[in-house]
Amino acid sequence: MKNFYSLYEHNFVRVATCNFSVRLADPIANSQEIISLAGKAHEQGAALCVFPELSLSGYAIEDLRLQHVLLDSIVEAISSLCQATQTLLPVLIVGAPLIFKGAVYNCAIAIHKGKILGVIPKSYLPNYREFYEARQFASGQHIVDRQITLLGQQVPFGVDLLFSAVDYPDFVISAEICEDLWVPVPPSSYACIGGATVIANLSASNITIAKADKRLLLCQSQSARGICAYLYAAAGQGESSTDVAWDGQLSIVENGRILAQTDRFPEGQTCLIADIDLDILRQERMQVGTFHQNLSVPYDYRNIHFTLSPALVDLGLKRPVERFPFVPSDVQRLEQDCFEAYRIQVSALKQRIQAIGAKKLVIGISGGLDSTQALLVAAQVVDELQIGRESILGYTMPGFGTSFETKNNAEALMDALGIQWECLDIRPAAKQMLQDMKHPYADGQAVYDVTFENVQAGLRTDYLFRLANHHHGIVIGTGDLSELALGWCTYGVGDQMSHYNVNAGLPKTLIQHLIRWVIQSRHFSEDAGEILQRILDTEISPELIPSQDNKTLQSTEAKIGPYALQDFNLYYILRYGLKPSKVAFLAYSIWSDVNKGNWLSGFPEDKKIAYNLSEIRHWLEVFVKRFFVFSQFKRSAMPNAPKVSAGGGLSPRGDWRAPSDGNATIWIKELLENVPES
Ligand SMILES: Nc1ncnc2c1ncn2[C@@H]1O[C@H](COP(=O)(O)OP(=O)(O)OC[C@H]2O[C@@H]([n+]3cccc(C(=O)O)c3)[C@H](O)[C@@H]2O)[C@@H](O)[C@H]1O
Ligand SMILES: Nc1ncnc2c1ncn2[C@@H]1O[C@H](COP(=O)(O)OP(=O)(O)OP(=O)(O)O)[C@@H](O)[C@H]1O
Ligand SMILES: NC(=O)CC[C@H](N)C(=O)O
Repeated sequence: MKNFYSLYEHNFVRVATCNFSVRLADPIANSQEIISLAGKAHEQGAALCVFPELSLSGYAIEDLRLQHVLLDSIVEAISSLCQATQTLLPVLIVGAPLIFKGAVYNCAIAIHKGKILGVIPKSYLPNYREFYEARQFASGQHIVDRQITLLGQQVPFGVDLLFSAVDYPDFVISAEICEDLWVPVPPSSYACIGGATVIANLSASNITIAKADKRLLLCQSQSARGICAYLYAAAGQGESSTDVAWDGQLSIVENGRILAQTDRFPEGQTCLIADIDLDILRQERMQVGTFHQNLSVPYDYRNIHFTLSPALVDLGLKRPVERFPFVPSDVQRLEQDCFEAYRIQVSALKQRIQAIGAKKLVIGISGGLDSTQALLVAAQVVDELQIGRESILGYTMPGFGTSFETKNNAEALMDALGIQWECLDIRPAAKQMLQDMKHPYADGQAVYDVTFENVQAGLRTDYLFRLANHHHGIVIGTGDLSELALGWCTYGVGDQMSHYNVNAGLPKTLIQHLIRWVIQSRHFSEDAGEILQRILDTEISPELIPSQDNKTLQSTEAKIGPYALQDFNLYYILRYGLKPSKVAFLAYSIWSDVNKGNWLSGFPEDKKIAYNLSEIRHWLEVFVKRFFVFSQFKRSAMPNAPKVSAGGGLSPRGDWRAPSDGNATIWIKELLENVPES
């Protein structure tokens, strides 16, 4: 990799959709505007620049579309476009009427570095309500495998064209024109099946009330179905006001997600830019096998090749990247996500309790985040089942590292929720076990190794399972998705095991937020809210090692990395199979500066921190080792649990199957070779 900081090294492509104040029936003037905008897109490093329907002539010129002088002027304008763009990076896609075999077609013309790559005609000509296109144009719907004569050359012509970058094999462009998107099966559906990843829509769509929302809906839906990027450029200022008005809507959408959109009714030139992630599109198509089962196209596509060869410089990254991919910063989205996550946990546990007729829910309550979340879910479940809070049996089980604060928080929370609880000191049993094992701790030595830790975690689990037998209940598991990803739990006789785990689908960053959400939405009493806030403010620790001077010795995040970064790494590696270097680039783009992007609303100011590239690289290496090598055997035997996030699950029966004796050699090599140390 020549330059880690260049988006083009990470299989992103920068694309642009543009519009300008069109001059009706004045192709030369319009070509000058297009050249000017193409220059701007070039300066920003864009690889593709899409203009509106009939952008060279203007759309709303009615019968002028058939005037000889206009059609000649179009050819002249295309010639000047070719000449002026010879040294520019972007592929340009412009709209113009062109003659083929005596008929006039409404066309998208693709030009790159002075050369016409091909011409795609519009398939579906609107001829209803305010539209009369069939009066002037012929439909290109059945035109395949043809050449059109343009500037004295034979140029590929038809709806069967894909423009493919030889140096970016996933960058495959096709185009359709306005109404083409409004039919049940748009031409772009076939183009995507044929291999296109980026679809340009050249549009002239007059505005009426609420129509902009429908256009966006169509773009999102088409990009989600086609698993592609969809670039929409609508004509605006300058179009004829004879009977209608125009709003110049521009949007860039990727697999259903809006990457960028402009304010509508713009003045003068507008250039909307976003960076498309070609890896995400490829991964999604690889994962969703049904995409390939849908392989029936009415014709073979012709691949027209071009070489992009972008400068590999630092252009930044123009796409929304969430700091917390599992916890969206959009307030409404987050509210909905929290509601759904909580309801998924509650409904899954409720079903299990009802199905087996369990009388009691047994939970170890530590005063940490995970057992708190599990307890909140359990409380909601017993309320809905109307079996009384006393059917939850909470056990706080102090060990050698338990702090006064966490124990106190655990007890206060159980009191506030009105469950039945007991304190069960595991230290005598742990001492006995360590003594039986001839562990040095039994001789008074300060040896706090993994055995010392796991004896405690194991005894807690042992007690919980036997208590469940004793009280006809089940043990509710608390381990979260992040811990499963990292193998941060004690296997078997330990917190890895339970009868049913409500948290296994929730990453730590989402659990933290869910508890905030439970406080804000006042699901439980005010008292409970205050205790929940104290729990949120406590440093995350397994508390398995004794503390000195009442200071926490064992910080989880100091050992396995900040959960903010590890959840970020998990999301992109699990959900999208991205290379570690790309995950580092994405993390760098948002985490390297506290002022970048949006924070979650209400996120505590003192917790807003940045990570430099060497920290990002270090924790990603830890992640990769733990995820690919160390932790799979723990996941291979994990208990039942509901999937919660579309960002992925780790159940070996569901989302993630992997060998329990794997290695991470190639991931580590990829990371270390391609991510600079600082
Ligand atoms: N691939 C594989 N297939 C089969 N067995 C494998 C294996 N890899 C290791 N092993 C064996 O597994 C054992 C190691 O695994 P394990 O016994 O789980 O122990 P281990 O993962 O080494 O230690 C547990 C860690 O989790 C932390 N913890 C525990 C409890 C709660 C929390 C929390 O904060 O939530 C954190 C604790 O601080 C400690 O660092 C060894 O005996 C090893 O030989
Ligand atoms: N002192 C304790 N009393 C009762 N149960 C405990 C205690 N410590 C740990 N456990 C049980 O073991 C589980 C794992 O311990 P751990 O400390 O990792 O989890 P946590 O404190 O709930 O959450 P977090 O890992 O987010 O701090 C807990 O969720 C809890 O069920
Ligand atoms: N130019 C067109 O094809 C316009 C038709 C389309 N249904 C629209 O109103 O946006």
